[in-house]
Amino acid sequence: MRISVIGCGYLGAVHAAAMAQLGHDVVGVDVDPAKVDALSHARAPFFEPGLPELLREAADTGRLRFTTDMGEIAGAQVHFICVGTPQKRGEFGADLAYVDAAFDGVMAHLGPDGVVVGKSTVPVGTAERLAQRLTDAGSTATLVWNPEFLREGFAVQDTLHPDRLVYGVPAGEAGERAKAALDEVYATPLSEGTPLVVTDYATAQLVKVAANSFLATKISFINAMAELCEATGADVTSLADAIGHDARIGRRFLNAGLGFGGGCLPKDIRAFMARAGELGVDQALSFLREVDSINMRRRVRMVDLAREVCDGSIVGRRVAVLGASFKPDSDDVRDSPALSVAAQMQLQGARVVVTDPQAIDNARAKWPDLSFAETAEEAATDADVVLLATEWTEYRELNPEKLATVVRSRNIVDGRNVLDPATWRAAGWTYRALGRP
Ligand SMILES: NC(=O)c1ccc[n+]([C@@H]2O[C@H](COP(=O)([O-])OP(=O)(O)OC[C@H]3O[C@@H](n4cnc5c(N)ncnc54)[C@H](O)[C@@H]3O)[C@@H](O)[C@H]2O)c1
Ligand SMILES: O=c1ccn([C@@H]2O[C@H](COP(=O)(O)OP(=O)(O)O[C@H]3O[C@H](CO)[C@@H](O)[C@H](O)[C@H]3O)[C@@H](O)[C@H]2O)c(=O)[nH]1
Repeated sequence: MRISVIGCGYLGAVHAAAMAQLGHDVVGVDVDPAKVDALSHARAPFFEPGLPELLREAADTGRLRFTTDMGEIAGAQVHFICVGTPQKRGEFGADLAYVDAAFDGVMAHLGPDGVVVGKSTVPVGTAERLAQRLTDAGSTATLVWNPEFLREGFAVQDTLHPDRLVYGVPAGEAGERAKAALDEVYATPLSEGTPLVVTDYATAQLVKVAANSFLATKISFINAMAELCEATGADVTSLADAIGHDARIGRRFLNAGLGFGGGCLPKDIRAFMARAGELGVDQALSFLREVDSINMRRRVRMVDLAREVCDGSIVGRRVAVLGASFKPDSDDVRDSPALSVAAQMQLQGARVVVTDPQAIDNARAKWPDLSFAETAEEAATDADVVLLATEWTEYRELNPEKLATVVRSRNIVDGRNVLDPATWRAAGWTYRALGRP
């Protein structure tokens, strides 16, 4: 099938390459010429495990190309909209300008049997508004809402083998036609037994933000328990293990620490609250305000712990921050808790050096006033305190004896609860963590 993918960022680039891998003929469109140039040479414009290999394989088949020219989508039957929906500046709501621009572009080149597929995360009501625009223009093309659930770091696997597929379709014959087109697109995962939920527009859009709200709530729940653990001397990792044995609760997404960041969970829960307000049901989501506050408090607590181990003041202290990306196996620094802590400490007078295996360039572009080092050892040289902020494998496996030879003082704050306190203390370190004694 001939497919276009509009917006080739963390979602769209992987989606385009995966669709070519599934046998489709794909054109990816982006307004960023540098991204298109990299992708056209089968180079991933960001770090995502497995993407370089997928791009090369797809390029070899001749079924995948990228362009900045929207005109090249003409002739494709199915058009995926994968552009960003960031938080509006100074507001909680989502900025839909990119979705509207992409939709305008698609409408200009849409055939009568075309299917427009929304994958971006949008406030409920957006699909209905876009579908109405098709109707108003006299178009016989159909809109489907097909939210995406991939995780960065696992994006290739999640796209090729999703946990589930959700189609929000209009009622009647148009909906059946659109469903048939998407069934053809996803024939391989469907044949492998991927669960499929076919529903209406509103439900499909809500499924996405409901899932992210649940995940954010689960993380903030365990981080609230971490606050209780800190007040009582209990250990949040043992607590999570114990409650996680209950299959109704489950251990996944109960890792306490510095909390959630990234280009999805924080902005999605805020946009959801904003939309609920517009719909007059803001009370229904008032708990998400607390989820957000618990999450942001963890960042402040991390700075406080660093201050405590530095005898009450971080002014002039050298601080090594291990990790800049919002999670391991990604170079994405959008709303990164690690960088937020680094920047807060720098503003409070510390001399901060940040390191990361993949995200230094992105971090420097966003926070040019921070200092950066290539390795953990380099960042930790002469440090008064080391902060583990993003749990990359190489930081989990740091040797406390070796690191002790470069620091000024053996102080470590484990912001992700991934180090063994006994090992670090045995090597002479003062070990502090979020929610663990
Ligand atoms: N990143 C994820 O893990 C993920 C997962 C699921 C859903 N989502 C959702 O997918 C959407 C995209 O997220 P992302 O992380 O890929 O964002 P991103 O910023 O990485 O990518 C968006 C891309 O769209 C391009 N773009 C903007 N306007 C355009 C236009 N008019 N025409 C063509 N290209 C245009 C940008 O240049 C950019 O490359 C968001 O709604 C997000 O919430 C993201
Ligand atoms: O137990 C946990 C799990 C995660 N996190 C943090 O939560 C954030 C988000 O992690 P994760 O959900 O793995 O990353 P994303 O790639 O942002 O994926 C989320 O956001 C995407 C965009 O909407 C969705 O598609 C995914 O299903 C959803 O998991 C990161 O900062 C993690 O460090 C924790 O603090 N504790």
